[in-house]
Amino acid sequence: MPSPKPVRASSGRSSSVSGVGSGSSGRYEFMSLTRTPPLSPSSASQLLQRQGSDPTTARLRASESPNRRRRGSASSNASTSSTGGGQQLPEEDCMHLNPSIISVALSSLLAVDLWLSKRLGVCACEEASWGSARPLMKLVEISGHGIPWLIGAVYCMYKSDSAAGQEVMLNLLMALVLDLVLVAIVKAVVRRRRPAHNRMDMFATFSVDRYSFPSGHATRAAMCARFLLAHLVLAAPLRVLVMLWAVFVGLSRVLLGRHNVTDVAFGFFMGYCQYNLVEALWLSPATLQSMMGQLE
Ligand SMILES: CC(C)=CCC/C(C)=C/COP(=O)(O)O
Repeated sequence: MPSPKPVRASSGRSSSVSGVGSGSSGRYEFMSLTRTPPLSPSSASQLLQRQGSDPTTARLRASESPNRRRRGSASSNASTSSTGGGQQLPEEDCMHLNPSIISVALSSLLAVDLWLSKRLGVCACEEASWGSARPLMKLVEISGHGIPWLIGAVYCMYKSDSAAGQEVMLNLLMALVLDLVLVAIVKAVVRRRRPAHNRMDMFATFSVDRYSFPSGHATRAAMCARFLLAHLVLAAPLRVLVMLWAVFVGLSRVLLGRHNVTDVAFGFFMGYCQYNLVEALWLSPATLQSMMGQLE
């Protein structure tokens, strides 16, 4: 923790800025913001931008009272703008207030997500509180895995003796491949690591599956459930079963410690939307015939 050195007119600001970056005591940085002499608009803007991007300083700014912030800002005499009450606020404060609120809200959501996911990971290993249910959860995991679904769709397409059945199975196959590609892209872009309590003992994975956002099982479960409900004539109890299966696949990802809650929630949302894409890209017999014709 840095000692509260007296802040010199010229060097005080620069020491505070480097302190923010180096993660030293939050209190020291906070005080230096209100005590330092006037800033040029460009250096003030740079400082505020750094604060917006740094979670620790963003929290400090959020906890700072508005009056104190205004007092400190007014004394700085930096570039100002009028507010409704006639009070002068630096323009930089106005511009960066919203982003810092959003980043505080996001950090809070992520903190709750991590905490909840850790608490719900009760089957993450055999020694965990519901460790004995792990084999059952792994069965649920396999039921939502890509390989059984791909094999099942190819088998049903091959066995189907009606053109309509073949068309549905071909489109299911296309949907499954589309899902694998889209999930891989999002995982590769977001690169969120799997929870620390996860054991990486999953069967048949791609390299992007070391990332957890979104849950591929959740996207597949939501998309396939919608697909089955729309294209298979099922009795009401079976329809309920399909929906329960999808929910259970998603829940099992968190219980197994494979994912955080937000990975699964977004996975459900993405899978639900993916089905709309499948409908839009639906391969009809006419499209298939023309594709076959082009191949010949
Ligand atoms: C090898 C094939 C065809 C699919 C991989 C399926 C898989 C392992 C996805 C990862 O799911 P989560 O993101 O839910 O862990």
